[in-house]
Amino acid sequence: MTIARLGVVGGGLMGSGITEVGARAGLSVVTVEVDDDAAKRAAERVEASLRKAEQRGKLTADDVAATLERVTFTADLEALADRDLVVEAASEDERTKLDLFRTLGSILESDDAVLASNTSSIPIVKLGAVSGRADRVMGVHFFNPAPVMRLVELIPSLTTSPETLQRMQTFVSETLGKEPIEATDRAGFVVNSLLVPYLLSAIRMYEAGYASAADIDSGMVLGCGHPMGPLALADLIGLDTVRAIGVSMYEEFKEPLYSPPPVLDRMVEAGLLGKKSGHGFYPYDR
Ligand SMILES: CC(=O)CC(=O)SCCNC(=O)CCNC(=O)[C@H](O)C(C)(C)COP(=O)(O)OP(=O)(O)OC[C@H]1O[C@@H](n2cnc3c(N)ncnc32)[C@H](O)[C@@H]1OP(=O)(O)O
Repeated sequence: MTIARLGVVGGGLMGSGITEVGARAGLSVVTVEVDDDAAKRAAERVEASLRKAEQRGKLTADDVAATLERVTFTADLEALADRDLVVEAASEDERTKLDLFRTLGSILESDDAVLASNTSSIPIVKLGAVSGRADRVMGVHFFNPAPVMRLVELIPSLTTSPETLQRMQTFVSETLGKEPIEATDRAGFVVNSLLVPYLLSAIRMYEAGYASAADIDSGMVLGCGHPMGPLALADLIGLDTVRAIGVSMYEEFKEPLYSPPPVLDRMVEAGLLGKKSGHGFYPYDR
């Protein structure tokens, strides 16, 4: 039961990245967005990323054309009916994801099809429970930018079958050529449990006026060899996403370090979402 037909729900930062990863691995991909405009924007995002890879000499123009041929962007969830695997990468909102899993569980035609979530923090077991196919539901968590980052976290829930986990291990390592690690179904999994308190601490430091954004980031880039500082990384991930993950982790563990600081709330409320909105801790060209 190899996976040849991939579905992706959501064509934002992560959904478009996962679409690109799947299409570049030779899979047929159907990516679903909320409406036609959003589907068009997702298509533009994937094409722009492929063109960038072409400019850098990593793909030929023919590769780009062939990769785009393999992807369909649509606003129709029913287009996912024949998929072997659907990865949900909608916004990090529990109610949205529960609604999607309820619907997707009844749309998928094959009994073997796997339903995965790219969530960072929402309990996988709950998504499985509403889907009506809990044994074939698990977390498959990519990192941003998905085409570059080699890690994928695999999160089986209490109800995921060993066969489903095994299939996803093979899919991630052999089909996508990425490195899987396994984590327990607890908010944050491995990476965000370590990363999010670090990002929120940097935001608290900025909020307290302890140091400038540029100096906080330079501290970690030049002093610790990180590829980017915590505030630039929060901007890359999306401040709404960082906030949502912090909220879920705080709800799960009641650990104050996971609780988003007020400045992050205010920035999200103001629409300052980081790179994707053109402004976060830094301004960006869009
Ligand atoms: C919140 C969650 O749930 C989980 C998460 O995602 S946590 C976030 C995890 N991500 C990180 O920590 C990112 C840390 N940052 C980095 O690794 C690097 O800064 C970066 C890869 C983003 C950019 O690297 P850089 O060296 O500064 O920039 P740049 O030279 O432009 O890019 C490096 C390579 O990545 C590629 N790249 C960068 N951004 C890309 C994108 N969005 N899509 C595709 N490729 C991209 C470039 O094409 C380039 O490839 P080559 O070297 O093969 O030419």
